[in-house]
Amino acid sequence: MSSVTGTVTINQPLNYRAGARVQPTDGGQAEEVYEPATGRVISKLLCSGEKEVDLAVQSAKAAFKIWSQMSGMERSRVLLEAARIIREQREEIATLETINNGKSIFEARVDIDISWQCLEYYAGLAASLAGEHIQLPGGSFGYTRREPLGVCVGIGAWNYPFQIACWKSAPALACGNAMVFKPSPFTPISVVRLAEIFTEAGVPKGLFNVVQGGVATGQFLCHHPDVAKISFTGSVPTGIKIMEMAAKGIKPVTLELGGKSPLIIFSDCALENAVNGALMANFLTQGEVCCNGTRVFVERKILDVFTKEVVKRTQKIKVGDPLLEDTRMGALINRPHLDRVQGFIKQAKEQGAEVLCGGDLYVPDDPKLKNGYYMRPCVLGNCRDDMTCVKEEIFGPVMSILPFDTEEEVVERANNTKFGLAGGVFTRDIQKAHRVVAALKAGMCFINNYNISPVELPFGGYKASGFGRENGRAAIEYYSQLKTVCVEMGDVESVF
Ligand SMILES: NC(=O)c1ccc[n+]([C@@H]2O[C@H](COP(=O)([O-])OP(=O)(O)OC[C@H]3O[C@@H](n4cnc5c(N)ncnc54)[C@H](O)[C@@H]3O)[C@@H](O)[C@H]2O)c1
Ligand SMILES: C[N+](C)(C)CCCC=O
Repeated sequence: MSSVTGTVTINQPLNYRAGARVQPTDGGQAEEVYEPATGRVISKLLCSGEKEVDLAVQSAKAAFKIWSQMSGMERSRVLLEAARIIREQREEIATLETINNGKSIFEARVDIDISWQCLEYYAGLAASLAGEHIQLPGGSFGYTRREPLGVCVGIGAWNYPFQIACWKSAPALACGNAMVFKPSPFTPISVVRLAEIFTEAGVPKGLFNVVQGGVATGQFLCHHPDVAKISFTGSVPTGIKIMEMAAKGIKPVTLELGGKSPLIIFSDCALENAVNGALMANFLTQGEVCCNGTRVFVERKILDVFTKEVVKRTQKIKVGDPLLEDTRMGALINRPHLDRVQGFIKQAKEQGAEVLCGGDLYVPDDPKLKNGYYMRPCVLGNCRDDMTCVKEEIFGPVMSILPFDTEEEVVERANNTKFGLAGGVFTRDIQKAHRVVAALKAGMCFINNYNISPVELPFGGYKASGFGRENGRAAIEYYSQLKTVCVEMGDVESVF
């Protein structure tokens, strides 16, 4: 697929049920879907009502009966085939993602690679999922069976639409579950391709369904009595609501929420790596990344040299048409979000921060991009821990630099946040590196790198950043349940 920004329109139905694209039976309110690079409407989304949500859940229930009875090896083969198709269609899917999300095609390709790798990884685990055998007195014994949960709901955010759907569906399906997925209404397009790919790969029709919409559709899903589990990726306020709804039905939840993560740069770091790490920690996907290390603590001894280099490199980031090969930062998701990010920068200045570079709106020369949602990546100096830009998740390309003097001080300041998603440290002192990450109250820590995504590693937060884990073996725990079977080999010794 060789597409040009400003040319693609999607008219196909965006719901997927029982193995086919469908219009929702009770599709009420229509919402416009945008191409962030141009501000153009590329599709219309019909929000699924209660009836459509129920049909999707019933479709998943029917497929679950077949899928859950298949062996791990059989499920593995299907997931491997899905991974193969994604690899084959990498360019087409990445292009759709770029058009709907605004991120550069360079990054979207990486997202798609991580997505098929995730399917391959769980295909590899599917056949080895097992319980254990436990010997009891007198020849009796017990064993555990690792069983699927049933129909799982996935609710996604807009920053990594395809990848989030794979991070949820791959372990869910590997464990024998079915899924109904609701993407963000801002990015409804690519997940439907994933549903088609699963069908093409050979899952039973209805195993992976897509419903579309916002708050109301999400609520219908969470309240549905036949839903066994909810896996949510999104903001903290919505996560709280999801947990409340899940509590009413005693449904387990995985919550992958926001963050305001610390990145700690010690003076004994390899400076060039640390600068690269800080850029990776702040400017992927226009800064719209949950685990970004947006509080960059720099040891005072190297504050000037580090800041100078980070600013120089940030100014060189090529912003513009996300489908061009050399673009490294595309457009933010929509106008209200761009305005919100701009608001944070204005407030930061009012509170005493200094804009060292960027932060202003960017209007590309290409006339077709003039209504896109672009800004220049921003580095803020003169920051203090009590500033709003340092405390709140901005979810845009804004890095705050904060000097520190001692290890003890920086660890305390790094942990002084309600969030706990990620953290990073750059130093050549390996003992200090391990000591510091051990002290960080965060679920995903990096030493001498940042924001890389090996699917073998569990990912998830501490504190208000949520709980449960995606990726790695750990995710299996969140998509399966243990049944214990106790087997008597002798006679029943009744106490009566
Ligand atoms: N920890 C992670 O893995 C991770 C990954 C990506 C994004 N995020 C976080 O997501 C946030 C940005 O995404 P967003 O703006 O889409 O978040 P959001 O909370 O506004 O929406 C997330 C999803 O929840 C749905 N939703 C909203 N209200 C709902 C309700 N009451 N009931 C059910 N569903 C509801 C939305 O339609 C969307 O699909 C940021 O805070 C970011 O840090 C976290
Ligand atoms: C792939 N990354 C960069 C680690 C992002 C994970 C999802 C968070 O928003």
